[in-house]
Amino acid sequence: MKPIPFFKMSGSGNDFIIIDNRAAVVPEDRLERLVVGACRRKMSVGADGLILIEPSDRVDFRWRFFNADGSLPDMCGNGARCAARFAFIHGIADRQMAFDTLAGTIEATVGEHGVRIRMTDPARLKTGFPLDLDGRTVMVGSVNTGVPHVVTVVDDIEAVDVVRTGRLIRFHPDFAPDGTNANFVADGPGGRLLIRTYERGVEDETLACGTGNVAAALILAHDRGLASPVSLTTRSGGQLTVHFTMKGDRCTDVFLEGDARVIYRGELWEEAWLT
Ligand SMILES: N[C@@H](CCC[C@H](N)C(=O)O)C(=O)O
Repeated sequence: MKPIPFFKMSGSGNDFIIIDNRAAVVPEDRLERLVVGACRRKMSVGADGLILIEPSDRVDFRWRFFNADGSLPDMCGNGARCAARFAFIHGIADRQMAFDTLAGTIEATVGEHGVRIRMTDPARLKTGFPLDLDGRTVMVGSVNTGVPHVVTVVDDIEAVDVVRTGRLIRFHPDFAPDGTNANFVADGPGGRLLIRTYERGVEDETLACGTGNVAAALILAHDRGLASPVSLTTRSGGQLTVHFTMKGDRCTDVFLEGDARVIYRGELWEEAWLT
């Protein structure tokens, strides 16, 4: 099998393998093995997710987004910014574009120093309810920002055992069967929020989660009456900005803005993923 060209990109520390699959270069019959194999840290390229750019007769392109474990979630905010910049660099779309995801159509604008995407309208925003975590009651909020998220406010972001507590939330029976992502938020300098995320489908803490940042911004805006935009600092130190219109618990015109960096361009050889 011919090696497959790819870009390795990072959205605020959330990293992705992105492949132009418009000519169907990826073997469909071994797709999950390719995703899981290529996303393995140390043994292969390593990534939080893999994105296939594919043709569309409706919008500039459609994508398939895969978590590192091969699961297929509806949306990825950091990945969407990276896919948009990938498409612009490869001449697949202009700076203003639209592409289809399982969550719906995403509009994106590729700027000189970052990418801004219009999120699908959030759903089921709930704040200030108790969750029993191993006998400990924690107050949380939840919202679907393309994928499901739970947000917990903490005093010290460094003191959180993100993997242990994140797993309790991620697999909590209240969110079965699909589970949820788990975000921990604290107040940071200059009115910014500090955020850490345990990510479903990576099954670990990631250095950033775009839809999680949007979830945290909307839940805290709802609880604290914060005005748009809300700025957040991710675990990588990356900066994300969330713009929104909020009336009661209804949010519209939600935009996520942040970086989308090309790390390198490579070729994926079969031996790098065929386990
Ligand atoms: N990191 C992504 C979220 C990707 C999907 C998530 N892992 C899930 O399965 O819900 C983002 O930037 O939004």
